[in-house]
Amino acid sequence: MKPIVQISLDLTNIDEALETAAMALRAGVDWLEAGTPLILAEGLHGVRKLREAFPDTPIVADLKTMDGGYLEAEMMAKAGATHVVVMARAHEETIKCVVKAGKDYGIGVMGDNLGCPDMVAGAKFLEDLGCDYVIHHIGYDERRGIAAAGKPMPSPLDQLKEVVAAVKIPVQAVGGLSLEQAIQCPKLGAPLVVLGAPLTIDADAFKTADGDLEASLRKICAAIHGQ
Ligand SMILES: O=C([C@H](O)CO)[C@H](O)[C@H](O)COP(=O)(O)O
Repeated sequence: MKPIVQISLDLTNIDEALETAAMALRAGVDWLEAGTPLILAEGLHGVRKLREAFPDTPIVADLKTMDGGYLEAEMMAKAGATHVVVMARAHEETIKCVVKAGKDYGIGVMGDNLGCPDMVAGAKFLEDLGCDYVIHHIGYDERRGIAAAGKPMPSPLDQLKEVVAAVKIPVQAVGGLSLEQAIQCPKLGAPLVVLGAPLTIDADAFKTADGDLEASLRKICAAIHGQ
């Protein structure tokens, strides 16, 4: 699979999300992600507004479904999402319901192994239940909690090799990656690259360091697509 660049719009305001998305698409980003904070702030309307503004762009709705899987996936699909996210730690019936909704509505299902005690087994479980992609994800709270306890902060790159070897579906590595690490992901076997906090939450720092955000992002996209 050719590398795909996704930007996670982990923002709490639709206007800012629309502006960031437009800049990202001009720079060569392939997929938009309605991040969990954006969905909390704007709900389905946020997904609808992204769909209206960008009619042809894949949109991942990162609702992190834990229950009521069919309805949540159906609502996101009707709002314009092309991909939804279900958690490996949900009940397997929920994952099956999201997979069924994915087939009924022609959208992709991304299974997220965040918080699984065995993350490799979590990824395999998601594949066996019919998910189309695995998100190998070290959570925001998990990373900070472990670092606060004085231990090295975990990274999705730590076990990426094992996860990639365990499944046949495409893998995405997520959670605290630097831009440099994100660019390396396709070489490490994870072709779906998410650019997150460094470009959205920390965008001002990034702009200051690199001058023009769009020009820098264009270079990053080219480096990822060129692999
Ligand atoms: O899904 C996410 C997280 O659970 C908060 O909602 C983030 O989009 C994901 O972890 C990306 O995070 P960063 O790599 O820190 O941008």
